[in-house]
Formats: sequence, structure tokens, C-alpha cells
Amino acid sequence: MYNIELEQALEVALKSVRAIEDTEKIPLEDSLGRILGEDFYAPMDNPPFNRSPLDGFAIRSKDTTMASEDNPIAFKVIDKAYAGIPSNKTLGSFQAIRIMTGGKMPLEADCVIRLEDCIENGNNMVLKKSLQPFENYCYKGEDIKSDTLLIEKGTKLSAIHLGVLGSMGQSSVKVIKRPKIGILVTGDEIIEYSSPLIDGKIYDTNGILLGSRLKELGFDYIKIDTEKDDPQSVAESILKNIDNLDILITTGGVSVGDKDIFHEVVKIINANQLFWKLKLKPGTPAMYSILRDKPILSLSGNPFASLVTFELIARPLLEKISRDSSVKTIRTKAKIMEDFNKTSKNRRFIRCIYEDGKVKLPKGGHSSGMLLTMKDCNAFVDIEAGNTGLRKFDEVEVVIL
Ligand SMILES: Nc1nc2c(c(=O)[nH]1)N[C@H]1C(S)=C(S)[C@@H](COP(=O)(O)OP(=O)(O)OC[C@H]3O[C@@H](n4cnc5c(N)ncnc54)[C@H](O)[C@@H]3O)O[C@H]1N2
Ligand code: MOO
Repeated sequence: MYNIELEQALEVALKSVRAIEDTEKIPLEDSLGRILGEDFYAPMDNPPFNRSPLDGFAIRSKDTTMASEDNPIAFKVIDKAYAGIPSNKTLGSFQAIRIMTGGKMPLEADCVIRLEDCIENGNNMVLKKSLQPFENYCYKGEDIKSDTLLIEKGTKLSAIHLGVLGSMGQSSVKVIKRPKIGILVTGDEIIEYSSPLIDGKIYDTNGILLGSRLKELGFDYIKIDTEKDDPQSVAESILKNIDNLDILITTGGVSVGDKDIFHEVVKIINANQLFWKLKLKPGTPAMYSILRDKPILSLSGNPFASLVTFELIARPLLEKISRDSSVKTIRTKAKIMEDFNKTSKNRRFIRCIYEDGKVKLPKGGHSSGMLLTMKDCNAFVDIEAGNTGLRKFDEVEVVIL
């Protein structure tokens, strides 16, 4: 397909990828932010036993029925029960076991009188009020009942989820394998950061930019060695790496110039090109192909263009592949707080600062080769094709990153 709408491109691309099924067991403490690979059912009750929510005395409520200010009742203290150190005694009538918060309720005890509400006197405890059955009593399984579904497959694990899994004694967790994402930067002009700048050359922006965006979104990435604009060596690099990846993102070489090698690369590797060129700016010449069932998303070399198409296309793809719905961008309406005096023949995405339903534009250049003015931005304004300029207070559509 050639020169298509973003939505059509997304439909085609999303249809061509599958969510990762493979799972792995990893230590609980490494699982924050990972996607749960199976429904997790409680293997036990929590708390695992009836326990005291207070520091006090465990007693039988029926022994307190007659207690009042005028009729204090004495109990014999026969043992102690601390959190982690239960008493194995069974309460008899008018007996009490001194119990601390978290201590296992002794057999026959059905309530707890708090320390402040009774008087201790040697081996005796005296109370002046009656208690209801199960007053000040924490039930076994009152937080979590054994065999209930606690966390569904596909959930992104948060600190709370890890707390729940920890309380269930899980030292390891079955999670969906992370997507293996490759980044391949191409261009004769790109030189190593450690090399002095030579006339006509530039340092790489896109590799570190997109790789770091992936990290910000919670992914790892594999940086493949930068390739020159040589179709054969780019093809070899792709063929060498593709089997080890779930998706490959490339930048550069997708337009129509002499050195825009990707048209040739796709032929050499025998990939199935699903689309080339989008009806939007920047990032128009984006290309998408499938090789051995693996998607290759080839983005424009201009850094801002690569970023825009990364956010618009790579993110939904990664959301599906990784099953991580938090990767989604959010669309909303906002009021633009200044004019944008440019006619947009094509649909256009411009960088902006979104806050509280309002949108501001950064000072300085907006072109697709300029990245710096993006540094304070957190969103794009999505301007429809044919727009003749935006006026202050116009309602605009915003994509929040
Ligand atoms: N005759 C035409 N020329 C161009 C068209 C067109 O339709 N007809 N489209 C323009 C548009 S729009 C874009 S976007 C660019 C896209 O070009 P490519 O995707 O092929 O990318 P390159 O030509 O390789 O690079 C473009 C630009 O970006 C710089 N670059 C490349 N890689 C990096 C990198 N890793 N870090 C920083 N900068 C990078 C590169 O040096 C170029 O300046 O084509 C237009 N031309
Ligand atoms: O599509 Mo290009 O990124 O407009 O410069």
C-alpha cells in the first residue's frame, strides 16, 4: 500500500503482529512492571489464621456478659501469644491469654479486650465491660480467600500486586517475555560519538532517542551496529538479527533519494512490504515490512519525524506485542493558547506542551530535523489535512505521550 492514512497503516500493521505468548519465571523482586503470564489464584488464605488486631487479652465473650462498671470480672491469665509465637493453650471459662497484635487467636477465644480497657493485677486481668462475639477479631482469610482469582493474566504488575504476591509466598512469578526490540540506524553520515566530527557528518540522534523512549516506556532494546547506506550490508545486518527479535525499528533511507536504500533492502531480504508513505507530516516516508513473520518499521531519518512516527505507530504495535496497555498514548481535546500560522496541506503533527486542557507551543523551530524544541513538550497537536492555521483558543486534538 502506498500513501495511506495513519489509521489504515495502523490497521495493517496491527493485524500483522501477534501478542507474545511465551512466559518465563522470574524472581518476585524483578517483576515490577512486567506483564503477568497466567491468572494468579490465591494458594492460601491471608491472614492464614484468625488473629488479634490489638494488643490485649484474648478471652471468651460469653464470660463478659455480666461485666460492667459496677460488676468487674476477673480472668486468670494463663499464657501469652505474640505475633509469630502462638499459644497452644485452649481457653477455659474466665481465662485469658495475653495477646499482642498479629498474634494467633487461641482456641475458644472469640474476642480481645484491649490493654487500655482492662486492669492487670498479677496473674489476673479485670474488665468492666462486656464484649460481643468476634469483637476485635481478625478472621483467617479476611483479606484474601484461598482459590480466588487475585490477578488476571495480562496485568502489568505494580507495587500493590507484588505486595499481594509476596503475601502469598511467591518467590517467583510467571510473566510474559519482554519483546526483543532492535534498533538499526542507517546512514553514511552517521559517525561514532567518540570520533571527531568530520565535514558533512553528524552524530546519531535517533538510535539513542528512540532507544531511550523505549526505556521510558519500560522496554529494553538491542542496538544493532549502525550501517552505512549500502543496501547489501543493511540487508545482511537485518537477516543476521531478525530471528532474535520481535520487532525491528530502523531509521533513515526511506525517502526517494539516491541513498534511500530501503526500497532495495526490502527486495534483497525478500520482505513483504505492507506500506510505504503516510498521509501525514512529519515522517511521511515511513515504511513497514514483514520478514519471517517479524515486523520491520522503517522510519524517516529526521529525528523529530522518527519520534512522531515512533509514537504513532511503534507504540501501538508494542502495546499489542507486549500486552502492556500502559504503552498507549492518550488522545484528548484541548484549547490552543496561541496561533499557529501555517497551512497544513497534509495532516500534520506538531510538538506542544499540554497541561490542564490547554496547549502551548514551544518557542523556536518545528521542522522535522530539529529536536531541541521538543525537550519541554509532552504531546503533539494532530492537525487535519487542509487546515489553514490554528487560532488562539481553537479546540484542537492532542496526542499525549
Ligand atoms: N525529493 C524528495 N526529497 C525528500 C522527500 C520527498 O518526498 N521527496 N521527503 C523528505 C522528507 S518529508 C523526509 S522525512 C526525509 C526522509 O528521509 P529519509 O527517511 O530517507 O532519511 P534520510 O534521508 O536518511 O535522513 C533524513 C535526514 O535525517 C538525518 N538523519 C538520518 N539519520 C539520522 C540519525 N540517526 N540521527 C540524526 N539525524 C539523522 C539525515 O542526515 C538527513 O538530514 O526526506 C526528505 N526528502
Ligand atoms: O516527513 Mo518529513 O519528516 O516531513 O520531514
